[in-house]
Order: sequence, then structure tokens, then C-alpha cells
Amino acid sequence: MEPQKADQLAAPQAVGNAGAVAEEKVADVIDGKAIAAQLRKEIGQGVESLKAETGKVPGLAVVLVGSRKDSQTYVRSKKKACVEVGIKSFDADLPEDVSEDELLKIVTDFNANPEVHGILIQLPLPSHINEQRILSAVSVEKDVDGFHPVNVGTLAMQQRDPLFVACTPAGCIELLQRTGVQIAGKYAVVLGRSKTVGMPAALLLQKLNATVTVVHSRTPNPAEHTRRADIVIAAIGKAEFVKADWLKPGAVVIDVGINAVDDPSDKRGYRLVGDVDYKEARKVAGAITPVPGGVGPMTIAVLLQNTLKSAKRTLQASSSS
Ligand SMILES: NC(=O)C1=CN([C@@H]2O[C@H](COP(=O)(O)OP(=O)(O)OC[C@H]3O[C@@H](n4cnc5c(N)ncnc54)[C@H](OP(=O)(O)O)[C@@H]3O)[C@@H](O)[C@H]2O)C=CC1
Ligand SMILES: Nc1nc(=O)c2c([nH]1)NC[C@@H]1CN(c3ccc(C(=O)N[C@@H](CCC(=O)O)C(=O)O)cc3)C=[N+]21
Repeated sequence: MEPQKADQLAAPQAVGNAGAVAEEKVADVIDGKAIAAQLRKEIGQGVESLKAETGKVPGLAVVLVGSRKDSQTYVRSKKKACVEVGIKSFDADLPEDVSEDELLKIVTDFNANPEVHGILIQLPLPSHINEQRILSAVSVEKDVDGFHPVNVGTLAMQQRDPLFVACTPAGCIELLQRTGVQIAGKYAVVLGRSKTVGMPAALLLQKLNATVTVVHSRTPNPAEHTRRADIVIAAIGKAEFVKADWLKPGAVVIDVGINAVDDPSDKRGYRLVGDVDYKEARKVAGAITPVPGGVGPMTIAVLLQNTLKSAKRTLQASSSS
């Protein structure tokens, strides 16, 4: 087979900026912000045609419990993105001390509402609530976050496909595919095994025929594993933990981490950095996602994509019957 774009991406480029060493090589930057904007444009068009065909628009319910600042920020970005593409959003903003049964009732009401095609429960939930009980209560057919056990289970099976895949890992794959990175036959290392990112990312890569190693907090010598990888997905939640010497020259690096580090020179007093030491890693990697502007915007775009997919499934099935 012809060498694919992954190899082209791996081809180091000379930098021309003043002050840099003339021969220094730098990785391509995978522009998640631009790729997410393109994806939202496609989703907007999809919403328009669905509306023309059925007279209806997709609906997304976003359930927020408590007043965590970061959760409020994400929920706001999701609502804004819904408006941009023509998806109707339904909100449930609940107090921190809401009971599990009250929350369950909200979820079952959204399950029964025909205008709602997707339900997102913003995580984390307060500790008095049994997260698994709530996530399992979301109808599999409206589980646009891909956290329902049936959607996770079918993701793990070779002969089955889930209705929805978790947005962040799906966003990582979308970034790889839209940058022309070949996945099949490549060796991938996923750092982290959380149910929201690491675990589904590893399952997805495996489904797409990569050979996958999962590195977690109990893995001895994480660098040794990572250095073998053609594709690295870092999702551990530790600022700049992955160093340049963990990477194979030319590797494609997807940095999922979003970590706030104190920065007195920033007007907010902090700045966001990834799980990868970006500045140094750029000298070794073939391509890399920045933070912010990498995976984050893709997560939201895939959420909209999943909601459109869900609406098409129900609306087109019912209009043709
Ligand atoms: N861009 C986006 O859209 C999103 C970004 N994020 C960000 O991604 C990061 C990860 O999130 P999430 O998966 O939810 O985090 P979790 O805390 O749920 O999971 C972290 C994972 O990393 C592993 N880990 C922790 N420390 C180490 C270590 N020193 N070496 C190797 N593995 C380690 C843990 O291992 P173990 O299982 O053994 O404990 C765990 O599996 C965070 O920075 C988060 O903010 C999250 C969601 C969306
Ligand atoms: N049920 C559920 N589903 C989620 O998908 C989910 C969740 N709960 N809980 C929290 C995490 C986190 N998350 C992000 C979404 C967008 C950005 C994002 O757009 N970030 C911008 C920067 C934002 C900024 O500057 O603050 C960027 O990376 O460019 C980040 C993180 C979704 N999550």
C-alpha cells in the first residue's frame, strides 16, 4: 500500500520564524478549532435538510447539577453551539442538593419527550448521587454521550456497533481521520482508562484496527510504552506530564488533557495546558493538537453530530412509516 498521510505528517518541516534555529524541526499543529468549525457547518446543513424533510429539528437536553464553574462554562458552550447549528436545546439546571429520585424523574421525562433526541448529564455529579444509576436511566436511543452500558458494551464488540460513541474519544478519531492519519495497522498508546475518555478511545482505536496499549496510573515505565507509539492519545489530567523523550519521532499526538495552571501574567490568573509538554513535544512529534483549540472544540461538535444522528434515526424512520 502507498504510504499515507500519516507519513507525510511525520515528515518534519523546517521552521522559518525569526529566532528559531534554522534546522529545527517542528510538528504540524492539528487545528481542532478549525476542524470543529467545519464539522459544525456540515451539521448545520444536516439540520437544515432534516427540517426541510420532516418539519422538525433535533433537540438536545442538557442536565446540569450544582454550580461548578467549569461545568457551567462547558454547558454554556454546548448551548451556544446548539443555537449555531439549529438544534433546539432543553435545559435542566438543578441545585447541588437535588435528590437522586428527582434527577431520575427529570431523565425519564426527557426520555419520554419526543422533541428531545439527545440527553446529556454533565459530569461529575455530586457525590450523593449514584452516577451509574442515572447514566443507565438515559434511554439508549438518546444517549448522545455514549455512556450507557449498552453503548459501551457494543463499542467493545467486533460484530456490533454502538448507536453513539462518547464525544471526546470520537472527536479524537475524527481529528485523526480528517487530518489523513492512517489508524489501521498502527501502534497506538492511550494514556488513561477513564470511562469518559481513555477506555472508549482505546476501544475505538481497536475497532479501527490499530494495535492498542492502555497505560494507567499503575503501569510501570509509561514512557517506555509510549515511545513505541505511532499514535498517542493522552488523557490523564496531569499538566505537561508527557515529555518529548516519551515520543517516537514523527508520532501523532492527541492531547485530551485540560489542566489549569497558575499564571499571574494571564488576566484570569491561570492558563490551560494539556497533558503533554507541548513546546518540547513539537520538536519530536509529527503532528500534535494544541490546548486549548485541539480536542475540546471537537467534543462539542461531536455532541451535536450525535444529536443530529439520533434525530435522523427517529424522525426519518417515523416519516417513512
Ligand atoms: N478536551 C475535552 O473535551 C475533555 C478533556 N478532558 C480532560 O482530559 C483529562 C483526563 O480526563 P478524565 O479521563 O476524565 O480523567 P480521570 O481522572 O477520570 O482519569 C484519568 C486517567 O489517567 C490515569 N492516570 C492518572 N495519573 C496517571 C499517571 N501518572 N500515569 C498514567 N496514567 C495516569 C488514571 O489511572 P487509574 O485508572 O489507574 O486511576 C485514569 O485512568 C483531564 O485533564 C480532563 O480535564 C476530559 C473530558 C473531555
Ligand atoms: N456528560 C459529560 N459530557 C462531556 O463531554 C463532558 C462532561 N460531561 N464533563 C466535563 C467534560 C469536559 N468537556 C469539555 C468540553 C469542551 C471543552 C472545550 O471546548 N475546551 C476549549 C477551551 C475552553 C476554555 O478556554 O475554557 C478548548 O480546549 O479549546 C473542554 C472540555 C466535556 N466534558
